[in-house]
Amino acid sequence: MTERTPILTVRGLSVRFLMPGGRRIAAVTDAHFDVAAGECLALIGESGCGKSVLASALLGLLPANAQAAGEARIGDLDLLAADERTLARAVRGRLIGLIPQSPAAHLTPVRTARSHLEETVSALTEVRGRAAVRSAAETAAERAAFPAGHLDRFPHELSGGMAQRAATALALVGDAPLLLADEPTTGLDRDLVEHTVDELRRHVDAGRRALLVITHDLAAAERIADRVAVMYAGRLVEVTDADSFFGAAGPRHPYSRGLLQALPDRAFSPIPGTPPELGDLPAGCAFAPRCERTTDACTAPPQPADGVACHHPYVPEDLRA
Ligand SMILES: Nc1ncnc2c1ncn2[C@@H]1O[C@H](COP(=O)(O)OP(=O)(O)OP(=O)(O)O)[C@@H](O)[C@H]1O
Ligand code: NI
Repeated sequence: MTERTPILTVRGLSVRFLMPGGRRIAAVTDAHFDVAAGECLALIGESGCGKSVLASALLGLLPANAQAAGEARIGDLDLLAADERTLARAVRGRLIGLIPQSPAAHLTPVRTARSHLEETVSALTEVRGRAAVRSAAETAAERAAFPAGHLDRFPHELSGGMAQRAATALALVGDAPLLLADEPTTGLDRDLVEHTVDELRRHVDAGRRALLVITHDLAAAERIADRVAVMYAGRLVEVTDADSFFGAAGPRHPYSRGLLQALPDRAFSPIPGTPPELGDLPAGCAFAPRCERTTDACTAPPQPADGVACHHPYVPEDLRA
């Protein structure tokens, strides 16, 4: 693997929600990962495992009852330590371009795509003057393959795919080094999923930008990602190359293998059981109660080694058997 400069470096990131009555919800625990320029990392895992909370922590968008610890750096800036002013002026849109889930819901219903783009150009760039802003907005639309003929349409006049492109265009305006897409393919039909991920992929292929895609669509992850990070009950249990994850070698963590085996075009057999409550996690491995490899060792927390946090990871010899 080539060593590339990381754009985003996350070390020991944890998020706790403090609930009435003193209950604590461990939504994210001790996350470590990097995303490099020119690279796409897909963060995958079942609903409720902490993916979106992790994204909110990076953007400084956690609710008031959340506490974040650890580090998340872009260049010299620690996103977790930054104050709201810095986050608003320097981070959102400028260091991190967010492509939100259900983009149509994030567009103001009474304003056209052009008006959204022009406002974002004025807010995030030095471009000034009506004609210049108009032209920069048109360029931004073009970069996201949003057709010029649709610029004067209102959000309700855009299809799901077009709203997605409008959101991507908006996320690209600030020329942020990191694009963050939370479930960019939810609710799209398969053709559109492929189209959308290919378009997102295009924005990292030039090599300057990094892309962090959050998804529970493994087929989309396979199509877009260079590396995969698997989250279970708030922890990253495996971070690995997409080729080995989806290829013949396969994942090494039993949970990751279970996720793949649950796919309709693989074994189509779901992992038995359900994920634990994040407010009541076991002291040891959180996956142990659902795992076919569990032994007494699993009552202690697994330490990540070689990108996998498991007492009994699959090794290449097992995988050939
Ligand atoms: N505001 C909140 N207050 C308390 N707990 C919360 C709050 N927001 C999220 N959580 C907890 O954090 C957990 C992780 O939520 P998150 O939205 O990150 O899941 P996710 O992996 O993005 O799921 P999905 O795939 O469904 O989007 C949830 O299970 C919930 O218990
Ligand atoms: Ni989510």
